[in-house]
Amino acid sequence: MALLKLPADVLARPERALLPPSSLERPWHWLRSRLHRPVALRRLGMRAQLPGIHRHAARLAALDADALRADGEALRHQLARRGITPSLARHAFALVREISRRELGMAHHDVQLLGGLAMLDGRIAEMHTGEGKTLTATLPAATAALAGIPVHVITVNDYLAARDAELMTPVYRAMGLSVAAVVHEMPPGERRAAYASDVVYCTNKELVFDYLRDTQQLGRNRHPLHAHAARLAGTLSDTRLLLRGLHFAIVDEADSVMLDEARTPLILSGPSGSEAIDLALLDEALAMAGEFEEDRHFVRESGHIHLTERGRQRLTELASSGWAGRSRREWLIQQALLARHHFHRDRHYLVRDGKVQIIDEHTGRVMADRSWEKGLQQMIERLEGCEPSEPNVTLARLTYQRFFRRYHHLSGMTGTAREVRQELWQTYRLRVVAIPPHRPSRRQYWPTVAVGRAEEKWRWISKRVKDMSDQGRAVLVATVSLADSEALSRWLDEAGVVHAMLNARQDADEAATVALAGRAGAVTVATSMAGRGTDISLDEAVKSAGGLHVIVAGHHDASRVDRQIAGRCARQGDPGSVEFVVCDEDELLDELDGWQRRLGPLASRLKLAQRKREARHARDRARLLAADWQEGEQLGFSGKAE
Ligand SMILES: Nc1ncnc2c1ncn2[C@@H]1O[C@H](COP(=O)(O)OP(=O)(O)OP(=O)(O)O)[C@@H](O)[C@H]1O
Repeated sequence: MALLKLPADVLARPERALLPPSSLERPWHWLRSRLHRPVALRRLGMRAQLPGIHRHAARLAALDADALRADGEALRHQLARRGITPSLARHAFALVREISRRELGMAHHDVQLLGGLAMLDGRIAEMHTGEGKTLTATLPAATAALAGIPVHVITVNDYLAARDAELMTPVYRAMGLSVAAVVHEMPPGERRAAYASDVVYCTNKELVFDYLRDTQQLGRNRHPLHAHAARLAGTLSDTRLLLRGLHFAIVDEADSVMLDEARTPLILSGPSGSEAIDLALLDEALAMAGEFEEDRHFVRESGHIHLTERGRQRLTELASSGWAGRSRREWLIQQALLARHHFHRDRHYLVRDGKVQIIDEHTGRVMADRSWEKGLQQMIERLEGCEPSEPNVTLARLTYQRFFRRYHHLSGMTGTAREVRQELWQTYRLRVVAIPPHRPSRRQYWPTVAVGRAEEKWRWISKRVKDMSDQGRAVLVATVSLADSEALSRWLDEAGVVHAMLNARQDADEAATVALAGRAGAVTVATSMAGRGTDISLDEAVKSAGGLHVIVAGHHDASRVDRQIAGRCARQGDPGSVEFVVCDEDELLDELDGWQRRLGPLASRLKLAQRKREARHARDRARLLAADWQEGEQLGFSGKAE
């Protein structure tokens, strides 16, 4: 088995150069992606590695602490000298396993060893929810770090980055490796120090923004020759850069990070310093937008507003003479229509301390210091009666598709990769390996409950929650939006059900809320904040009462997200159950046109709506990727024509 196809001079080159596929290659790649199936473990010969790992493990288990440390040191020298060969990888995996057993009381299961091998081989390990991916990642991460390669373990939110780094620190530290987490509130100095660690846990957003900041620092020195000349002239010092380069990445929740979040590019912005905003203009645009009717004057499509001919006429009638030029007028009304009809308070954003704060649609968390661009932020602030903030200008922009392909070694893990395997291959050249579970799952799927109005849904759920909690089960209710979680909370208050909340507004003490969520009778109402990665450990009493019961109060944009939420229960062989409760007023139904909205049972209409939304999002990503290649490369450390 060939492990780790890294170039020999990996450390000398901060990132990989990207070449867009040629017009001849494109159909070939497309065909290969269609034919791509999850790779069978047998074909990779990975199981054949296990006896070797166990032989090393048996030898290491007999060593005392000093001898184990000496063994680790010797391995480190060999890895640095020879690179990661299959036999050294087996040795390293056994060492990580033995140290984890001693430090954490958890020895990696065989399936975790297989997941680790798949990632070391540059693939996506599909491991069911709750199978222990956090622990699995230590295998390839520590192996690469021992070989001297800087490692990034990338995940979806700061809470998980900090949690995973903290949980796994004893393992790395016992091997003499440094580990750090980069989180949003860290100042640049601390960030730079954290990135200097052997293993860095961070979120995709922090990482890409730091990368963009570095490209800004490099400025015109992006070309290696320019950079070299600037270093000689003393105008560029690498100590100003945050990252050490893009060498070895393990992407946790890979489908979320690499696909779901990849629909919009990341934009680094700074204050524009331009003239003050004309508030009267915003007010007039918002007032006019109030007079426009959807489908008559404008249509909404993939988050964009298009004026109809009738809409244009209406705009000419309404606009007072001298009110902005024609194209600026149309642009203003489009922003105002987006503010009024597309973005909703307590779903897309919340208002806190007189400020409009964006809620990340994927993680359910507030995105501090982020704003919409092109005046939309100010339009929404005006609509909400907040003080308009200073407009920003775009300094740099990068898509995840481009960013991740710059890693010399890219790998990932997730519970939900199968259905997007073709896109993962087509976009990132990553193949999915399906890893079997350690123990068969005991998760029970209860039949979906369909009701008419939203209030019937909340009433039904409150009753069910009370019943379950009275039986000594722990209950998690997952809502689609912040507004929904608060609506349910009011119903539960009325029914006298004590419950904890986890959403963008109530996000303090997340760890404490999660720690209590598995107690007998505990009820937790959460948005997607308690989705991927959240690990609720159960009391023995809850386990014997049937485990955690998850109620999913409406389908999400992708069936993968629904499955991730269901995956909060019945982890590591525990019992657990899940049920979906849907209603005629669920937002997802907006995806359907006239007859589709009415025909067939509600559950199948929602499934169709979900499939349509998944397809629409996949199209958006394909469009972004195609536009990206066309635009040509401007960013990056390498500066090479790409
Ligand atoms: N080898 C092991 N032995 C004992 N316990 C383990 C082992 N591996 C993982 N666990 C435990 O299993 C639980 C689930 O682990 P973890 O949260 O990493 O799962 P996950 O696969 O990342 O789940 P998700 O897909 O939901 O993110 C944790 O409480 C962890 O401590």
